[in-house]
Formats: sequence, C-alpha cells, structure tokens
Amino acid sequence: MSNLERTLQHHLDRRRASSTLRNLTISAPNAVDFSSNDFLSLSTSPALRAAYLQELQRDSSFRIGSGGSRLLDGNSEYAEALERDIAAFHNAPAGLLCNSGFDANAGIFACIPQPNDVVVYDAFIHASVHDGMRLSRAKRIAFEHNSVEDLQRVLEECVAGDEFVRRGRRNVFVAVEAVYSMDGDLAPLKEIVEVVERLLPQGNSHVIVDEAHSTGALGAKGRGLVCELGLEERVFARLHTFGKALACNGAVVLCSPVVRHYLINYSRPLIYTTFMSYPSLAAIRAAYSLLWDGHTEPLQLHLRFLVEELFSRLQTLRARYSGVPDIDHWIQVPSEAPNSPIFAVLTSQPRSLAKHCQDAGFVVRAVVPPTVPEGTSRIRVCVHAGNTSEQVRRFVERIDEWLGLHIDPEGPVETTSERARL
Ligand SMILES: Cc1ncc(COP(=O)(O)O)c(C=O)c1O
Repeated sequence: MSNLERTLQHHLDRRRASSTLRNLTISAPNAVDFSSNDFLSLSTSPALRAAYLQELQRDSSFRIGSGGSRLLDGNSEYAEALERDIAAFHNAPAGLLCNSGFDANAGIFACIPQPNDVVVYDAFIHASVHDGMRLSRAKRIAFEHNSVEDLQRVLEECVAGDEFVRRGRRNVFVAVEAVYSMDGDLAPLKEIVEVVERLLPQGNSHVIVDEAHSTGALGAKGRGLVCELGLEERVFARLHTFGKALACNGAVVLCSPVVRHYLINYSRPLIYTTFMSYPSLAAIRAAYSLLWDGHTEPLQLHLRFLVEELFSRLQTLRARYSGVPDIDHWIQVPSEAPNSPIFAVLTSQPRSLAKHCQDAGFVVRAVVPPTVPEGTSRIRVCVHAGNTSEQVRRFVERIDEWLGLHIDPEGPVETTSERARL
C-alpha cells in the first residue's frame, strides 16, 4: 500500500469506527421497495417502457451519442424542442436541460450570485447547492429549516445591515426545496415568497425552488409545488429533476430566457461536459408523455392513498406502545400524514430496525448523522405507486415485531444493558 493509500485507508477506518462508513449495496431483486425515489414506480412501468421504445423508433436514423458538450456538437433540435415542451408543461417561459440536478444546482449557485450578493438558504438544502454556493463569492446565510420566522429574521438583518440590499442594489437569493428528502415535509412556499417580497420590495430578491422530490408526485399531473400554488411568476428559477419520480436521469432549470442564456455562457457543469445522449432524452420525453396524457394521475392518487394508509397504521402501532416510558427512544412516527411519499420513522436503533425489515424482504434504509441532525436517526421510508396495501400492512407488522423483540407494551421496560447489546 502506498503512503497515499494508507492515508485514505485511515480515513475509511475512522468512518468504520464511527459507524458512518458508506458502502455500495444491491437490493434483492424481489424485495419490496420502501426506499427508492421511484415514487410513481415508473422504473418498472410497462407503459413507460412502451413509450420509450416508441420514442426510439420514431426516427430510426438517430445518433445515439450526443457528440459533445451542448455548446459544441451535443445540441439538437430534439433537445431544444424537449426543453421547450417541458417548460410549457410547467408553465415557465424557458427551460434548460442539464445532465443532472446536481450539475444544475452546482452551476446555478456558482455563477448567478455575484460577489457580495447574498444567498439565504434553508438549513436542510441539498449538497449540490452548497457546492455551488462555495464556488460563488456571495455571502451565505442559513435559516432554520422551514421556519418563515427565522427567514424573516435573517432577511431583516440583511436589510438593516446592508444599505445596498436595502436600496435594491445588491441581490438576495433564497434557496429552498419544495419537498425535503429526509422528512418529506413541504416548504411553506407561499409564506416564504410573501415574506421575501415584503421585506425586499425593490426587485432584488430571487427565490429558487428545487422541485427534485415533487416532480411528477405533487400538483396537477405532477407539475410540482410552484404550479400547485400558482407561484410561477413569483419565483426566479425552478429545478425539476428526472431521476426520481420520472425514472430517468437529468434535470431542467425553468427560468427566463435571459437566465437560460446566461447559464449557457457561465455554468461550468453545463459547458465542460458531454451532453445527454439521445436515448436519455428520449426516455425523458417518454416519461413526460405519461404526465402530459394523464397516465400518472391514478398513480398519484394511489400513492396518496398508501401514504394515508401507512400513516394510520403507524399511528395505531405507536398508540399501542404509548404506555412504555421511553418509547420515543424506540420509535417516533410523523404526527401528521406527510404531503409527500416520504416518511421519517425515528429511532435510536435505525440499523437494527432497518436490518429487521430488510431480512423480511423490505428495502428500507437507516439514515444517521451527519446526513440528518443528531438525535434524529431514522429509517427513511418511501411509499411508491407500485406498493400495495398488503405490503404496507406487512411492513408495519414487521416494525411491530421488532418493537416486540425489545419492549413489551404491557410489561416492564428492558434494562439499559440489554439495550446496549442491540
Ligand atoms: C433536493 C435535490 N436536489 C438535487 C438533487 C440532484 O439531482 P440528480 O440526482 O438529478 O443529480 C437531488 C438528488 O439527489 C435532490 O434530492
């Protein structure tokens, strides 16, 4: 082993010692998916497969690879028409396709905020926004997750402390997500837009909404939260990613034509990379065709039904153990049904619970700090349109079984030394 590899191994060993080592895993083929972001189960949809194959056959002389960066040989009529149609679907003036949501965020936040501008961001914002912001020379300020009051406090401080901001001469960007990936909670977007417009009335405030987890899953035909709330003209830019509910890869930035043109000129993750290949674009068009023609609407409805079902079963389960003194140590479930398909089932023993569920054929994952804040270790549960009520019932029974292994709803709580053996 070289000295460098020894150093790298040392870092890996430190992670192993703190139980934060990451490894690639492969789910069993017949496992029940309560984990992936394939919310509409389009990954395995015969309708999407058929639409995709049809799209590929539309022009038998298609060029498979894009041929280069979009700025050089990678662009095509096909790509331009696709992004125009997607923008129209989401009621936006223009769209710009990007190879991934990560690239899109990293590009936007690195090149649009200018030196001394301010980026105010939700404390739970995605890593790609952080990477982008770090490359910009803007000032960065977090506000408490989903707290309109704290956003207001931060903005008031910006206005009070910076004459340029106050006079509308310095831009303030506000970065939020429509649905947050770990708790499945929605941003109070209307209130956020209102407070931003009220405190910064000079036209120098710009809200950017990441709709990664709402694309396809929220709003009429899956148009997302901004459309659902009618805020299209009050946000600066939106990001829709195709890798989750749409079962593809890539993303689109919805924005004005000027912003689109600026990104084409300045966004490095867009400029210095090979653009998506034709099969990738065809898959995106096929997925959008299912949204356009209403195919996914019953899937959205079924998903909603399953969310309510899982919620009510988890509530009943939790109520059975309500007499156990330290029950919150073992399990905490959402107090309201999430408005998204994502559930956080909190437990101080997430690996043990995840393994117990996995052993019964359920794909579910433990999420621990630093991915989530200390004290909020959990299993992250995602419901899918392809799940059934029966699977939800069995899954909750499995959690119940795990609880029963460690605590008795009627009897005394186990000792700390017993718990330590878990
Ligand atoms: C909120 C959010 N934004 C952006 C991304 C990145 O999107 P992509 O997977 O297309 O790179 C993700 C996905 O991991 C995400 O959860």
